[in-house]
Amino acid sequence: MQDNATAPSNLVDYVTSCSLPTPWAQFTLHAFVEHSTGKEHLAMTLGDLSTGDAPLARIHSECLTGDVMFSQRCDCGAQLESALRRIADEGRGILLYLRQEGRGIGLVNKIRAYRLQEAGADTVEANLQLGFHADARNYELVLPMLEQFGIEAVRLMTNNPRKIDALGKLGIKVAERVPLLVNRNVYNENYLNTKQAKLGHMMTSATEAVLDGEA
Ligand SMILES: Nc1nc2c(ncn2[C@@H]2O[C@H](COP(=O)(O)OP(=O)(O)OP(=O)(O)O)[C@@H](O)[C@H]2O)c(=O)[nH]1
Ligand SMILES: [Zn+2]
Repeated sequence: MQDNATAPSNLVDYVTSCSLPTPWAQFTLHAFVEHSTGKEHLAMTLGDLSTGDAPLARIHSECLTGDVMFSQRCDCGAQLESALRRIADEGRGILLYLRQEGRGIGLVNKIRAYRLQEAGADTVEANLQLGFHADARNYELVLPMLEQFGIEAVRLMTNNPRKIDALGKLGIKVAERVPLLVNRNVYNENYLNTKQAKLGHMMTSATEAVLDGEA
């Protein structure tokens, strides 16, 4: 059943929405269902997004251990909270919550990867040992999800150059990269260093303009 008007997409259906009060602002929560997998993806929105300057945006990959269980092995939970706070501070923005647990390999495989990391592998080596790519995520859903709200350009909160590149290839303009450096601690220091060395994450705190076509 579809409760709201939507632009047709061959990837995802927009289903419905509700109000979502949080400690920082009263967001609207929107539910999407992906055709090929049946996965339920979410958007949290605040303010008028279809007109005006590029809104602040976060494209967050599901991390049950970090987002829900307070895991300090990664920075995900702190990034989620920080992104929502920043959107609330501006009174306008969007967070997409994509069900790409474990960089796309799923929760059980992420726990397998963590176990390999306890035996000495880094986050990339562990994925490879399990027979997966270092990062198995795909961002194609982002286009129809942003189109739902009339968004063509964003100020993206991320440290991940692949995300900026992926959005550019989808035709979404990343007008600015806003760094999201939070919760570096003794448990995630190696993880963050590996992301910087092997996955190219940018660990600088300055906001940057993104040039067309440049990740
Ligand atoms: N396979 C695997 N996935 C992990 C591991 N640690 C965190 N994740 C997942 O990684 C995803 C978050 O990716 P990150 O690389 O932290 O961040 P990002 O989304 O690439 O980049 P930012 O926008 O800067 O946060 C979530 O889906 C987590 O579940 C790990 O050791 N192995
Ligand atoms: Zn995490």
